[in-house]
Amino acid sequence: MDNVIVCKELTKRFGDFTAVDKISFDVERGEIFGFLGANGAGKTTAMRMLCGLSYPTEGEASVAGYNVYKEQERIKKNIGYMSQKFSLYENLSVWENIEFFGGVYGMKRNEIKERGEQLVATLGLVHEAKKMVGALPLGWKQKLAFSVAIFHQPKIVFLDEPTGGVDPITRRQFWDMIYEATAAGITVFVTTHYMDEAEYCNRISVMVDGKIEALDAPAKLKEKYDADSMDDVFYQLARGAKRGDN
Ligand SMILES: Nc1ncnc2c1ncn2[C@@H]1O[C@H](COP(=O)(O)OP(=O)(O)OP(=O)(O)O)[C@@H](O)[C@H]1O
Repeated sequence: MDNVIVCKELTKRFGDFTAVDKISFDVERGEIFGFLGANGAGKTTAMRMLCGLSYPTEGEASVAGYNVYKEQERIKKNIGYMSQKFSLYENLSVWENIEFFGGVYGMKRNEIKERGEQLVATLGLVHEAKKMVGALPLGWKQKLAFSVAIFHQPKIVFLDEPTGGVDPITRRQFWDMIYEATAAGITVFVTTHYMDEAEYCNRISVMVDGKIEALDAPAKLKEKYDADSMDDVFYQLARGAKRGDN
């Protein structure tokens, strides 16, 4: 099997508080892996370790074949990352953002120009290319941020609540872009609080108080928890959580 993420008993402690507690899972190439959990469950902390942004306290993990302790820089080059909180520079234009992130990811100038032009055409943003990103509607910012995160054709893209605050139709369009990326072989690791989105994932893990309490395909989880919806599965798992605001 071709696993792009391998994670064994990965743990992160802050002092004597265990934010992520021995989580283990594998993610296959081309898979859409949903990483669910209530507020404070430990999702962002786990994702930061996998993206090479913070060192684990214990356990093992490799991402795109690189070790999270020893090869953080290689991991960063081989992944894309999009977070609701930080993705694009609002006071740079659409085109300047494309140039900036292409440069950060080490793409060549002519490649940025050629593929950037294709990108703005595909997104229907040709006339907006010189506009400040801050002036675009949120849904367009998210689509552009995702496109920029996979512009350098990474093996895997990490999406941290990528569709927060937009309507279901715009979310659905965003997910069409995710499907296109996976068809091109990119693996998607996504956190979300929207249960309709959880249904779009191939497999889902549900974190409760730092631990992975369930991991399977949405249909299998619904069967196991005798639930009609992922909402119900999530509620059954997360209602006992001590952290967060449940
Ligand atoms: N640098 C830190 N120092 C101390 N505690 C931290 C630190 N970072 C996170 N935590 C704690 O670790 C726990 C997990 O936080 P984390 O942000 O990973 O949760 P999350 O599942 O991503 O939540 P959300 O959905 O709200 O983003 C929380 O209790 C948080 O307060």
